[in-house]
Amino acid sequence: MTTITLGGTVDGLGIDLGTANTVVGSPSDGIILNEPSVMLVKAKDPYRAMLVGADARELVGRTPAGLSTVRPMRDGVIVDLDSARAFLKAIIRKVVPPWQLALRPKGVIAVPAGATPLERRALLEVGQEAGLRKVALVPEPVAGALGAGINPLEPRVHLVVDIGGGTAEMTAFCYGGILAHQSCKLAGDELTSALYHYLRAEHGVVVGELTAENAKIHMHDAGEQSLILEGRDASTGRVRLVTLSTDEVAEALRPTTTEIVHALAACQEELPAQAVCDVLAEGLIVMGGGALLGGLTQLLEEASGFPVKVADHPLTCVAEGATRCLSQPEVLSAFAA
Ligand SMILES: Nc1ncnc2c1ncn2[C@@H]1O[C@H](COP(=O)(O)OP(=O)(O)OP(=O)(O)O)[C@@H](O)[C@H]1O
Repeated sequence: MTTITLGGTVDGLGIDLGTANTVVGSPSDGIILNEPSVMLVKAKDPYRAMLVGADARELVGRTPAGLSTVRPMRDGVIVDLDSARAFLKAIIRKVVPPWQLALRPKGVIAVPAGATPLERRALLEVGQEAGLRKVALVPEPVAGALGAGINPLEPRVHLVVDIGGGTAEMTAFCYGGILAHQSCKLAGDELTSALYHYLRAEHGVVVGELTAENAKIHMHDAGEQSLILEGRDASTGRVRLVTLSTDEVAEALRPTTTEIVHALAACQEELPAQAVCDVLAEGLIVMGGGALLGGLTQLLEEASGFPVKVADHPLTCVAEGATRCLSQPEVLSAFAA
């Protein structure tokens, strides 16, 4: 999407600072930024973003000497405070006009439900140092549910599966509290990496990260057909085309999807028996980019026995919910760590 720089007064931002993508919403304009969580820096000046988001991602795998692309988040949490601060500062500058930066908008940042107190504190600090006035955190699955139109304070159980770039989280909550939670550090990025390794091991071809990710995303569009990928022969270094069937893609991804299914099974075991009726009636809500992976919803349905629903906007509902929290402080206080 195109990033929108707000014109009017920016009183608050809802932020999903993800491992793969950063999404920002504003109460008046909805989603105003949705860009990859990547920044381009100089090796000699690693904490000043030269480019952020989609522009920086274009250079992944083709960075000239002296420059590098940095991802400030891993597994949904901050890897390096200085990089995360530089990244978030650049993101805020993209959406808040310069004359308003001094007013410092409030921020609600979504955080993995399984983040440690230290990881939460790091996010709060980074938010304030990057230019937000007052920062509150909300668990990602709760924000996602709110963004998908669910009231997380009602006395019935919702089970959310959020498959992002770095983590897959399964969380059941009810009446403002968490009932069961499991997370798995194998998610979208691991699926991409599994495909990369499969191509190298089985076809002797080395492809770029962006090529592997595109193949993963578009495997279902291909239907019965095969995908043709461009890469480099692992032994000769020459350019090679490789034909990949959708069955092969599914096979390459299976170890990772199996781990996700196991984490869901563990979460189901923690669910009180009464909760099962609620989840059966509403369905399991899947969100995050991984929710769009071809065949995944069927797999989750078969493994869990619950009907599965993909949230309407699986890539942006967490930021939409974080934005709604700006005007629903009762959700923030119910789920405060
Ligand atoms: N159509 C699609 N099919 C399969 N995977 C997809 C599709 N679209 C996006 N993805 C994958 O979804 C992941 C990004 O999802 P998302 O933006 O929800 O993650 P994130 O919030 O940045 O990560 P995290 O929650 O782990 O911090 C990437 O791995 C991307 O390749």
